[in-house]
Amino acid sequence: MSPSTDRIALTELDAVRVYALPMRTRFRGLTVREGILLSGPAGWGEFCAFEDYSDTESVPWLDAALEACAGAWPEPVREEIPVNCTVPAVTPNRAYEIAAASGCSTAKVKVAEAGQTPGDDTDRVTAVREALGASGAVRVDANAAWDVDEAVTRIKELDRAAHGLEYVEQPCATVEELAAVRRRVDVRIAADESIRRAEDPLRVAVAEAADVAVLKVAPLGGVRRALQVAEACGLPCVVSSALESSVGLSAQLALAGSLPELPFACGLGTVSLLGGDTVADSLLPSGGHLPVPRRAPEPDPVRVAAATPSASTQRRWLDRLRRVHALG
Ligand SMILES: O=C(O)CCC(=O)c1ccccc1C(=O)O
Ligand SMILES: [Mg+2]
Repeated sequence: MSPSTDRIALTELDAVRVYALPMRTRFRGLTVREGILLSGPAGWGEFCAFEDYSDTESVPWLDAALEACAGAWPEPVREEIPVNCTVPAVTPNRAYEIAAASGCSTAKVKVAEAGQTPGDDTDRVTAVREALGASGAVRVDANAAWDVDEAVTRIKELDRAAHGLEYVEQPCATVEELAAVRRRVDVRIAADESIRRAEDPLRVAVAEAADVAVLKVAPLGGVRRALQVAEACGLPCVVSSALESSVGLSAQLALAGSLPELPFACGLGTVSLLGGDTVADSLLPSGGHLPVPRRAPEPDPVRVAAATPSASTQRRWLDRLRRVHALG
């Protein structure tokens, strides 16, 4: 299908609500998560491109939100999604607590945070392995922080500390570097930041740069387009959140629910990183799983009111919405 069939006019939207939710732990440099909830004939969508994204880069994020407003998601092939807990660059004690309390048997640990040492990373990973036990799976995410030699050294250290890593997400910035690291370590490589446009996964696969593709619905322009990307690239896929509230997260769960194969836990247990939500019944994992919704949950008016930011923040987002829509 052509993506434009999903693109509805702003005048067809029934409601537009700007929100700002505090982050419980600083993540990706963020202390507050902002976005807009949009309501259309088919339901609610969420537009929450990160602040540092240009209007052009934000177009697929809006397409994903409008897809949810305009039509049905593909039919799921499973009813629930195993998710990982996400462990920010916190102390070993806090990392242990997060992993132990999560109910998840897979943990993703942030490593290579600015201002921290390799020892901080191995200590955090050791604590998370203790919390999960031998049957758990531990993956790490370096967010493109290392060069090739550094990545090889760090991955070997972290693999020992974890008694086996499931995979390492985006150890270096470029596809070429990922491919070079992949040839030198035994741990699987997952590509995240290298996959932001629909053509990227294919490039990663052709370069033999990764064993796993991390997919996010918003930068790929919606559930249906992300599903096509998954099929075209032929790599095992993990769906991972962009720190949406439960409205946007439901689209990610729809993608995870409709992928033909889902061999790894998804990075969708992230609502707990937010100090609030836009719906009453948050998509929080239970027993390490989240349900696959058929449509986005209805925002809760009380919660949305509590999350409504200043008039100037609202204006900034409404201007952004208009600009990005005009580009699409
Ligand atoms: O994958 C997860 O466990 C949570 C999602 C996550 O880490 C993330 C969320 C927003 C922006 C970037 C990232 C990332 O994977 O680096
Ligand atoms: Mg990542």
